[in-house]
Amino acid sequence: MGTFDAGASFLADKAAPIFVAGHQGLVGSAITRRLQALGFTNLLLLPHSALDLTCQADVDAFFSVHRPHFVFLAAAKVGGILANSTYPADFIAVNLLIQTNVILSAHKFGTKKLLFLGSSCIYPKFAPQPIPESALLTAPLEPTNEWYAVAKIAGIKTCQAFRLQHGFDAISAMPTNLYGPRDNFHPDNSHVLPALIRRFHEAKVAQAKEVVVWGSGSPLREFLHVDDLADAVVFLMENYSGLEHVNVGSGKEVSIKELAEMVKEVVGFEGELVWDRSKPDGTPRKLMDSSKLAGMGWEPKISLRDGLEETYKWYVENMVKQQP
Ligand SMILES: NC(=O)C1=CN([C@@H]2O[C@H](COP(=O)(O)OP(=O)(O)OC[C@H]3O[C@@H](n4cnc5c(N)ncnc54)[C@H](OP(=O)(O)O)[C@@H]3O)[C@@H](O)[C@H]2O)C=CC1
Ligand SMILES: C[C@H]1O[C@H](OP(=O)(O)OP(=O)(O)OC[C@H]2O[C@@H](n3cnc4c(=O)[nH]c(N)nc43)[C@H](O)[C@@H]2O)[C@@H](O)[C@@H](O)C1=O
Repeated sequence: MGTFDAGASFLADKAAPIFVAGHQGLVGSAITRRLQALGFTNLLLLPHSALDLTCQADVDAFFSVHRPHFVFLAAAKVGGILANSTYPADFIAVNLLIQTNVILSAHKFGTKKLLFLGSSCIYPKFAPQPIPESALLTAPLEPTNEWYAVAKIAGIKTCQAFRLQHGFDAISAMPTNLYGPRDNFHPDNSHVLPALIRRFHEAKVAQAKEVVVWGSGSPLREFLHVDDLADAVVFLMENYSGLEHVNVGSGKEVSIKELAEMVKEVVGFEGELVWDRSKPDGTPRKLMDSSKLAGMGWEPKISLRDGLEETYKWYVENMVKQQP
């Protein structure tokens, strides 16, 4: 059955061609920085405008020419709770297309190993906490992101199916909620942390009296800095070739209220918080059990407070100063 060389070292050959799909996004750019820091010299980096990964013919043509030995699959249609609820067709269809095209072409054109990125939203809405990998497909999903979650579950299963039938070394990592430089700071479509950085910053500049935060503030979320995530996926590329997906979290959770207070303090906004309860809370809690990864010898390094301060600095230097 298995034809891959699970003992081959990823880190040994710094000249190997590596495709980082989605390299301009939050995760892809962090993986690219990590690989460059490690000395990799042959990164294949194509923006969305140059290669639309929803087109199988174009993806096949790219793989047939460049033959990447390794693939980090970080291209996806991504967004926060409101974007997921507003654009369900995009979230299921675009993600199914991208991941299926890339996994099939990678297998077809001799990629040695591929890492697929899923998300903690694959787990049931009321999963046991912390959530072990084995909770997958044991109960109904959170409705605000079930379309995206179904696509991500299909990605895990596609990797498993190609491993089982063809011996293709495809693995899956399931990160918790991420943040960091190059995040999406869109006011409505982004995730909570970049949305709040922007909203508090703009309120501070405008000397506003209050800032609106969505939902009740009670949901709990686990945040991981994207540089820690990039370090973890490189670690997995080197050290893991199993069938099961692997959780990647920080192990620390905060309520949205605590997060909002922290962002307010870091940004230096002095007004009040107002809760917009017409907006969805989403899943009440999703702390992942990352003991499988910890057992392999990996642990995160960046605290939420430090990561938030650094991300706010990045936002001011790169997003605010760019605006007219
Ligand atoms: N952000 C988070 O909190 C989390 C993210 N993840 C996972 O990490 C992965 C990356 O997410 P993240 O970096 O946050 O997302 P981003 O939106 O920041 O980056 C996604 C990248 O994919 C590109 N892309 C989208 N569609 C296409 C396409 N059709 N063809 C080529 N490129 C395309 C985007 O390009 P463009 O912008 O030009 O369209 C962008 O560069 C996803 O699989 C996501 O599920 C998992 C858990 C949490
Ligand atoms: C990573 C994960 O991200 C998504 O799930 P989510 O964890 O619910 O992500 P979120 O960051 O959008 O919200 C977290 C919480 O925060 C609250 N909240 C307050 N104020 C704002 C706000 O201004 N914006 C947003 N987006 N949320 C806000 C919001 O109401 C919710 O209670 C998935 O769809 C899916 O994409 C996925 O896998």
